[in-house]
Amino acid sequence: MTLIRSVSLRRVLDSRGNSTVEADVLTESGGFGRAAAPSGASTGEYEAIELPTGESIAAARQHAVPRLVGEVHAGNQREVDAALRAADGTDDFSEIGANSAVAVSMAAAKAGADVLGAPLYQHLGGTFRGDNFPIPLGNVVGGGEHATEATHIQEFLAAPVGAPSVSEAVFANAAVHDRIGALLDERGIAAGTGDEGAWAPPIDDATALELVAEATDDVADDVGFEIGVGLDVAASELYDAGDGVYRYGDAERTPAEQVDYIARLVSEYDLAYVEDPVEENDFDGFADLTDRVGDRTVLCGDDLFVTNVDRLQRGIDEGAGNAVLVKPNQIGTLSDAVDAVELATRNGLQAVVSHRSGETEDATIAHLAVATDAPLIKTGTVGGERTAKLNELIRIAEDAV
Ligand SMILES: C=C(OP(=O)(O)O)C(=O)O
Ligand SMILES: [Mg+2]
Repeated sequence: MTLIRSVSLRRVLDSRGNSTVEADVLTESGGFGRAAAPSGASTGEYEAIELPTGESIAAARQHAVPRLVGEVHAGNQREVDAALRAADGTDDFSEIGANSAVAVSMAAAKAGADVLGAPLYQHLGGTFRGDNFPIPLGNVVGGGEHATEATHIQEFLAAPVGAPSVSEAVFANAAVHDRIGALLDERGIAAGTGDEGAWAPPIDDATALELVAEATDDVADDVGFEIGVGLDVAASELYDAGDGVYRYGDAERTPAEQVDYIARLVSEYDLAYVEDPVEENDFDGFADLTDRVGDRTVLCGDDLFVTNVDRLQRGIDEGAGNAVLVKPNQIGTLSDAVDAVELATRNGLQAVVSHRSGETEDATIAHLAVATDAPLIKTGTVGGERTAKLNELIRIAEDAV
């Protein structure tokens, strides 16, 4: 019996030291699930709304909890998420906050899995899931909104596309991170780390690309499989809408020059993956780039699509991108996130399940990626809140969850 008996909400810390929402869901038969909301820094304009933690918890206690307790089955995810939407009553979760919504949605899924005695990925994806694993894209150098005085491009990613197993991919990314630390040291460049644990050195984007290419080549030679390079440009953060140009410090690029620049980088560095190469309103520029290099690389919309099926459908119709980033808190519920993956997959786009820059120990996204058979996952490389997901992937692969 998965009828929800209680829902508790509390403030806990996230990896940036900010508060976030944690939810506990208990069912009539004693099933239990706990989950916490992540939080973005380079958030998209069209994301669901994250409210201040206390405000979100108070609103969820008032509006959502009465619609869940004794009313809804934790094992029926569509029912849980429909109740959250009905309790909120807006399109963007601005009444109860996407932070409380996603925490309850994920906690209910875990409670449903607990009652079944099944791993979360099987409850969400079915019994035949668990044979394929996503390739983890590892953020190894970064800047943008995730670190000050570092690169303009937000994330430089190791992409272990040739790894024979998820475990070998995870360790390869950690080795690339370590190798970059050594290369920075050899060059006398002092570097701290950004919000996701990537190195945040005071170097320009071209130098960062050379460094990451060298480190991925070195580690690929050691491990004996291919490791590519990817980028999250997070171009909305570089775009000055007033002047209509992208600003990289003192340098400027027009929207057309931005597309040329990214196309050049794809060719020069044989990039395996590029996320948000243009700003979040530029479907045309995204489509132009997809025409030019979409047959050679993964072009993924994060701020462009915000895990929203309407925006994703527009991208599909206009040929903008060939992949979608899937962040459950961007849209507010697991059902909405799964809808985005399924729409993408039906139309030949790849799904990339993703963490946020502000994270917790919650490992739901590891299960979501396996449950939906997503080919890629972006969840950092080092740091406890990042390794929580990576280690969970290793456990899932070993059938040890
Ligand atoms: C993970 C990302 O950063 P944030 O969570 O700050 O949006 C991203 O842009 O892909
Ligand atoms: Mg992004």
